[in-house]
Amino acid sequence: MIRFDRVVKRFGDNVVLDELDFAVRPGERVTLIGPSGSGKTTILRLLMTLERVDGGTIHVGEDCLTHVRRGGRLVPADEKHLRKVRRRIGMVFQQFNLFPNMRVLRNITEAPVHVLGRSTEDAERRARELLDVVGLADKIDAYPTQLSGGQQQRVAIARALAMSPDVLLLDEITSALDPELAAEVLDVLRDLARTSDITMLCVTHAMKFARDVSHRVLMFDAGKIVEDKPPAELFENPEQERTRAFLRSVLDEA
Ligand SMILES: Nc1ncnc2c1ncn2[C@@H]1O[C@H](COP(=O)(O)OP(=O)(O)OP(=O)(O)O)[C@@H](O)[C@H]1O
Repeated sequence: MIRFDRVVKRFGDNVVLDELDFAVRPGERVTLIGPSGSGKTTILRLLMTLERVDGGTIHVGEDCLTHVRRGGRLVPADEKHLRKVRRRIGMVFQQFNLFPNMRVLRNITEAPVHVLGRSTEDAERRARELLDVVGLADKIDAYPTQLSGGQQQRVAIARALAMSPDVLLLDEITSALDPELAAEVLDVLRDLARTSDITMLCVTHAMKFARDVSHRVLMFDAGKIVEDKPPAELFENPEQERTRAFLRSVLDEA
């Protein structure tokens, strides 16, 4: 579903990803962990085409994010191609990024109607279903400022799912929330993981959540994967000293 082949990303002299290879299969849920600055968010931003690679290739399904085949030749991917790829990917950010001037319902239906061309009626029906899924059916007419952070984040999840993405990217989505509100959000995602086969790529410091929902956890350090294992193995029996040190630091924080 997702494939990074020898991906290089630099910011000036700072080589953030250094010939990175990894793949995520359809329906797989993968969590990225590692110290601050190790390149986790950059990976998600590259997938959303918010950043461009400096080397290597990225595929989402059959689509390449760097090149497109035109008349038998490979040419650099243009904005139209990238828009098409982006539609298959939903992303939820640490800051919820809801449209403040729109009610909850419209926050969720806006992109399906205007980007996918769905009828308002269909989009609203789906939005109601998704608000049920995230436990916010009664907030359909609220404005974002009338909701708690946890509720706003659940609306953001519903909004991402309304585009029927193949892949959901989650970037530290509970870091800005108090533990109680974070738990509400993570419970919604646990349910989603149980009931759907959506591919998920998740950056989080919530280790219990990572353990509950992930098929695999990738430990990053300085733009490289240092360990790639099912969560029970990685958390209980880390092989690398860098993983052990990172896990200790996260537990100290908690
Ligand atoms: N737009 C940018 N311009 C310059 N440097 C950047 C930019 N975005 C990221 N970086 C640098 O790239 C490196 C990796 O950043 P990234 O945000 O991917 O790390 P991370 O592992 O997600 O960290 P954190 O856990 O703190 O979010 C850092 O050194 C960061 O300073």
